[in-house]
Amino acid sequence: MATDSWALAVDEQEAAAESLSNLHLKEEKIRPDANGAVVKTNANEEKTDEEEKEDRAAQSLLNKLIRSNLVDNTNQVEVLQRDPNSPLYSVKSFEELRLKPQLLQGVYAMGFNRPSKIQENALPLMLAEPSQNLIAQSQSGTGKTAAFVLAMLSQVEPANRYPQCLCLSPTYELALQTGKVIEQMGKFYPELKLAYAVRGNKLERGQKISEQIVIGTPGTVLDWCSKLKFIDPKKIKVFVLDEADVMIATQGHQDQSIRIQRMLPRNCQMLLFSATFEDSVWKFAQKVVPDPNIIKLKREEETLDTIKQYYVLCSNRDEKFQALCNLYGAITIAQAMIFCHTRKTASWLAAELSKEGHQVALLSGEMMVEQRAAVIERFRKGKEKVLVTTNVCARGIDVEQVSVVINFDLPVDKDGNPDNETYLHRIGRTGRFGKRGLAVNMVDSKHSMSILSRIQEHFNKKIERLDTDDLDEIEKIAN
Ligand SMILES: Nc1ncnc2c1ncn2[C@@H]1O[C@H](COP(=O)(O)OP(=O)(O)OP(=O)(O)O)[C@@H](O)[C@H]1O
Repeated sequence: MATDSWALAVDEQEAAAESLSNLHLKEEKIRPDANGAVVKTNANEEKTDEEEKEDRAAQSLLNKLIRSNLVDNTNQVEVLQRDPNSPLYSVKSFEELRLKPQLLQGVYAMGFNRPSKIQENALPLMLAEPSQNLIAQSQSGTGKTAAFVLAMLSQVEPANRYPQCLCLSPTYELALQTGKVIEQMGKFYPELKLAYAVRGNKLERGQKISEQIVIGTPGTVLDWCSKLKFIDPKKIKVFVLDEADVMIATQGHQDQSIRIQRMLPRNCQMLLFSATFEDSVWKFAQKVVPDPNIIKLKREEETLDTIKQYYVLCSNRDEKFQALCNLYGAITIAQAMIFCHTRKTASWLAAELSKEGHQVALLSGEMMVEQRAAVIERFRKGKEKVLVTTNVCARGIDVEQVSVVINFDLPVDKDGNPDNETYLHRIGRTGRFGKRGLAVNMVDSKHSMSILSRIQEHFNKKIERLDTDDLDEIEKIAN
């Protein structure tokens, strides 16, 4: 028991160290020492929180970099109109929107055949005359960015050489991603120009910006609008606040956004987008978007109904590895994701699996977001058959095409309690769209057995024991 709790403490410390060094955005600020330990002073704890928040921006960027399609969602869109008596429009095709031909061409060139679920309602609302304000929430990947980019491009007058659309993003990297979508969708508008209001983009004093669309982070946009006067905020027609949930998690961004919003003309269209809608986001949204229409698309429910769940009892790491090899020896596994608690275990496991002849990809905490995206991309293309990753690193990643998930270590939160949400997200996605998924949990201590029991209780689903030395039994689970 004493050994268990000691092992847990070491693991937790490592995981904490990882969640810190994970973040290249603030890398220089705090780092674990040479032993991977984090020194906990009050000041550092505060920073840890900050870093944790900034991790949301990194996760959001990672999701954008690895995504190539819309995320499926069969839920109904909920629309709350400002004027409940006005008819509610929804469109099933882009033609119905009567877009300018160059823009429709841009949309089709991007390979979009029809509006996504959220776009069906959001687009007619955003393009209506007179202009209407909108607060929209739907999970990442459902087409929000494409929607507001289309709204900005529809309203911009390319002949007018001054900023008319202003879009706020939480980070420089996220601003660049949105900028790319603007460039792609607006590619048949050669006269249309885009400026990035981000730190490091220095302009000469007294200069006025001629680009029609400005995208940037709140601090720099505020400077450009007020102190430096590069932008005349009174000429802005469309104001977009993207990733509001990430925005409010970053210190100072909320106030800066509100100050920018106050400089805009009253009839400027205000649009706010968020992947989540907790109370704090909602309060902020109401402050920056007066008289809003509201559109919400609930997250698709993940269930464990179509997933076969097992656990394997082992007494240490080597036995877990042996059990994994037995599994691989007995059944055909096209592609699997394996989750470990610490970076050290993940690296060790990846090396051992490689020695066994597997093609292994490793997603590790010290990688930059772009490097992680490249690893996931290769795995998606099937270049590697096994992806070994740590819990922290894989948070929020979609594993849709993978039908086998191995929890080499069970997911636990900062306090060592079962992380049910992560368990569901990780495993729930393997059994989507009628596919049958397989999840195997490795259990190697009383502590992890108790975590497993609590996970079972939480979902009210039995996780069967699997004896990986019994080949017949393993073969059975594959059928
Ligand atoms: N109508 C559409 N048809 C096909 N693909 C689309 C459509 N709209 C968007 N996409 C694509 O789907 C993916 C997700 O879209 P988008 O980035 O707009 O979602 P999002 O909700 O803004 O996600 P995030 O919150 O992560 O920014 C992108 O690859 C985008 O090109």
